[in-house]
Amino acid sequence: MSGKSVPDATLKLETVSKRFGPITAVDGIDLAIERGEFFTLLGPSGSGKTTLLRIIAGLEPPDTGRVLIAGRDVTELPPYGRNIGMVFQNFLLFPHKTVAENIVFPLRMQRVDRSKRDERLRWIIKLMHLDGLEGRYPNELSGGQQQRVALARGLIAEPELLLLDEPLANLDRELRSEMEVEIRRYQKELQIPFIYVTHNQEEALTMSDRIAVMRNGRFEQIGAKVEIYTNPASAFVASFVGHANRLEGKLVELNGKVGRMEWQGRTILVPSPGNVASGARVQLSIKYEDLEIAPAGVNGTVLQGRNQLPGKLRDIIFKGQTANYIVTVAEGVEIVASATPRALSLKPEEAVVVHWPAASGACFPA
Ligand SMILES: Nc1ncnc2c1ncn2[C@@H]1O[C@H](COP(=O)(O)OP(=O)(O)OP(=O)(O)O)[C@@H](O)[C@H]1O
Repeated sequence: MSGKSVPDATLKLETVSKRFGPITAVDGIDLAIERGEFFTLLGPSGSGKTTLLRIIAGLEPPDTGRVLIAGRDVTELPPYGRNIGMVFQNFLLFPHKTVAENIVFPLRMQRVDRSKRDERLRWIIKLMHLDGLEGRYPNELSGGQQQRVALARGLIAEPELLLLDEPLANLDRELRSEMEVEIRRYQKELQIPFIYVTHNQEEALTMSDRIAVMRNGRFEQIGAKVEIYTNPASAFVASFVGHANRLEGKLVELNGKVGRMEWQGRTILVPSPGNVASGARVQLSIKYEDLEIAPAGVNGTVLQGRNQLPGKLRDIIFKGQTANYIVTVAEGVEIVASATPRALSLKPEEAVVVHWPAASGACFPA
């Protein structure tokens, strides 16, 4: 026996694949999710997120591979044999059942006795701030309350794992951001791993510990959310997470970690794109917030060692804490710098310079 016992990952996927006719919806996915983790599958429509979630849930059999929950192979088990909670987009509360009846439904299915059901109900009602609503029907609840009832129903049976598929998609923006914070709080309180599917990067960044960015049935990148945000592994991830400007040009020189890109008759210092030869077309992806903007006459020493592009301020989009400054830097080319609006007193039509630390951002083969 080994001296140290390593706890099994709560969920393990081993080379899981699924095809629908000519389409490979899920393409050989390996994954391990630890206890207490908030994990998000982020990707555009059709990238395979829902199919992967359905395979985990037992709603879709994989063509190849295995699904293990707490070390147990559940690949052949039906959904109700897996001890998984689910909350889906159209969360389908039973309209003719009260809040309390909706929530305890999974316990009834499991034939849990009444006193235990009542005890669990009291606990989850309190956790989800649903006190006083037990006797109401779904159509007597607000969108946020309905959402909390759906979550309560997903969690009441103490599942090993909770799966959530775009559960906030039908809510308005304000309620959505409120629920993002709440869902994350429940997850941290309960320490049950959540697997969350969304195509909304803000949702993913707010809630997750770890994110997998999906594309064509595969993980394009998987990692801690800060890592995904600051170090995108591909142009696809860079364009999908955060708001970035893209400048495409020719790599004319490579010098260790830094390269020079020719762009619109100028030279821009870029981080080395790796595995790309001098002369290749490359794309610099640089986040709005990494750019700074100054009036055109700014003291040159301020700009030393920085890339700089002169341009004309076209518009300022006020966002509250920040504003997006849209700058025309070449014929038909605009880039966006995000900054604190109070710090600047620039006006549209003004001549400006956009600048950023040389070699910040990320560079990829075009
Ligand atoms: N039952 C099915 N029959 C045929 N093709 C399917 C089926 N389910 C999914 N697909 C296809 O598999 C691919 C992945 O679909 P999936 O729903 O998993 O993507 P998704 O990332 O969840 O997209 P969305 O965000 O739009 O829900 C798509 O090309 C889709 O058309």
